[in-house]
Amino acid sequence: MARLDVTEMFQDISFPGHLHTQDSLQQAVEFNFQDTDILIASYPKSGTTWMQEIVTLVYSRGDPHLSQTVPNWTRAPWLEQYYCTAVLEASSAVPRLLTTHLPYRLLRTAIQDSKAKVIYVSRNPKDVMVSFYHFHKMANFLPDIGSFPEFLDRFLEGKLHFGSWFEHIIGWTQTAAVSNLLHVTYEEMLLDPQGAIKKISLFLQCPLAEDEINNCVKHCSFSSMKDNKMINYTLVPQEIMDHSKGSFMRKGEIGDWKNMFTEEQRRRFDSVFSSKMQQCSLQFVWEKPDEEEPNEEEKLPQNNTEPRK
Ligand SMILES: Nc1ncnc2c1ncn2[C@@H]1O[C@H](COP(=O)(O)OS(=O)(=O)O)[C@@H](OP(=O)(O)O)[C@H]1O
Repeated sequence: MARLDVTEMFQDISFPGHLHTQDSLQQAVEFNFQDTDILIASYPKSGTTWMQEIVTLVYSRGDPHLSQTVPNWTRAPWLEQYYCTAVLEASSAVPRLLTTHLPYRLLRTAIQDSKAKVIYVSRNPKDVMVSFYHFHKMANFLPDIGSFPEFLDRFLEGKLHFGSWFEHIIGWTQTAAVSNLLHVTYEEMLLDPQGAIKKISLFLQCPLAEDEINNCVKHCSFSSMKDNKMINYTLVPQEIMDHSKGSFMRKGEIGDWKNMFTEEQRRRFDSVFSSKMQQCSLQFVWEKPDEEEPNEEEKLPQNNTEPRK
């Protein structure tokens, strides 16, 4: 199937032209945030959809009705995509739930003086990259990415659509002058969903009872979301997302990068990561915890050389 791949360049970052125009990007950087707005910010493939789901469920106190009847891109439109204004105009919801993949530098002027709440979602970048690689195969609005080694090069150079992962995470977590920002990781949502949902609900000033939290956990689980047409993108026409080439809800794991990276690629990634993240104190979970600290007898030879980050 022919790709719909058209690139839109904006402030040195490339975006898929299918969803972004110069006007929509310009409107995003000039967006008039209201103090009641909730903005989910993330680099692609970091757990954006999961957070859209969690926030929807928190506000409905664990009731899945809204998340099972309204697509995520309408519930929490991407600020920079062409349809955002129309969705916002058609809705009277308060608070407004918005999503963005833009780096902080593009939204700084619009958001820095606002009291809007920002939830920044991050994920270990090796898993982000692998998830993004697989997504490129099914998403016809993204460029043909070639081989995995080529994709790795482009990720490390910050040349993929949506720009550099390094700039994104450093901008939002280390330099953002946003008064209300909560940083949540994909890994904490996976390893401690109750704790993550509790933290998010408190940040949203919508504290939940234990059974409400448990209902949120149930309805935002990987298996539940994978079957939900309002989230799994099976509603999107095949010429935009080709589901014969993969699933949006693909694996949902920590450490899938180990199935793709060679030892040499891991070393190169770690070296670029160390140099670009020198000033950044964030810690990342790179593997499932039960694989992090194996017994002496269980250690595989290649794990002996794996740096602990
Ligand atoms: N509930 C739940 N549990 C575990 N994992 C989940 C969940 N929801 C989404 N995902 C995984 O998140 C990846 C998609 O990330 P994004 O939603 O940020 O993608 S996008 O930027 O909106 O295209 C993609 O990761 P991979 O499976 O590694 O490709 C999804 O499977």
